[in-house]
Amino acid sequence: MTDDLADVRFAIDAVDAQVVRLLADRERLVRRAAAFKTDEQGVRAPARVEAVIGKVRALAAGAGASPDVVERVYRAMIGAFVELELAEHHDSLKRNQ
Ligand SMILES: C=C(O[C@@H]1C=C(C(=O)O)C=C[C@H]1O)C(=O)O
Repeated sequence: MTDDLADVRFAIDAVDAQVVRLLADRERLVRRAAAFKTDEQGVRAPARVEAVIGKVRALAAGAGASPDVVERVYRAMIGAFVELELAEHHDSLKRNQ
């Protein structure tokens, strides 16, 4: 098969559409998890973060992806979700004042 940069980018765009759909699924679940939490330590859940990282590094190795890249992407993504959870908790605490 011969392809050029435009073909590869077209394929990347299709993967991105899938990734964003999966991120939306994940965000909905993270919001559900957040509803169980009562404090910042619970939101951050560092032990759970490390368990997720260990799991996705192993999945990456089995899937032909770089475990280091997957770990960096996951740490950035989880950091963003934690900020989202903290902002929601902050808002709900304010509403209940
Ligand atoms: C979703 C949770 O909250 C946070 C977000 C996590 C994630 O995005 O995987 C994991 C742990 C927490 O930092 C959870 O505690 O499971």
